[in-house]
Amino acid sequence: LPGWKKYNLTYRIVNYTPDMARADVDEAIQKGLEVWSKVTPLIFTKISKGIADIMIAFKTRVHGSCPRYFDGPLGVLGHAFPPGLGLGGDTHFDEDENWTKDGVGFSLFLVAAHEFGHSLGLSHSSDQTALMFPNYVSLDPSKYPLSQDDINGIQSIYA
Ligand SMILES: CC(C)C[C@H](C(=O)NO)C(=O)N[C@@H](CC(N)=O)C(=O)NCc1cccc(N)c1
Ligand SMILES: [Ca+2]
Ligand SMILES: [Zn+2]
Repeated sequence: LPGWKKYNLTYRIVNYTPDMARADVDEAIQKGLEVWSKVTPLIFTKISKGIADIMIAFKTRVHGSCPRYFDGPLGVLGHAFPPGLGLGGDTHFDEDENWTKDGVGFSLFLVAAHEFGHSLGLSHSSDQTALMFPNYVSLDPSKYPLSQDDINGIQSIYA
């Protein structure tokens, strides 16, 4: 099965981007997870030390023991690993991007919501309206980011 074997998942924001206020990063991450917990039995709990299921960090280029690397400004914005032990579920954002709450740059909330889809077991969708569509399309923040395709996908993993 491509999903987590439990509904109660922990997450930890290991470091913060200097582009945004700390509280805005916390909020963007929490809302990015909420997008998925609203349509599944999943429950996310924030921890501030130790190892969480979903370790979240801002990195550039080659970083630590991560098998993937970033490419400077634009292009790849983030990556996340499918459910599993260790690296599984972990989410990295490219610090060479300009992260924003509602200004110029990439919406951390929107990219986070997309990456967490991967952390929960979803791959990319060919549906142009889907959050899991490969390419970033900036949405009007009031618009709900999940399409029916996203909801069908996540509910097929977490009943
Ligand atoms: C091959 C992957 C490592 C690409 C990488 C991705 O899909 N990460 O999940 C990525 O950052 N793709 C860019 C593609 C691009 N530069 O347009 C992206 O925006 N993905 C994040 C994203 C955010 C919000 C919505 C959507 N649909 C996609
Ligand atoms: Ca990049
Ligand atoms: Zn993706």
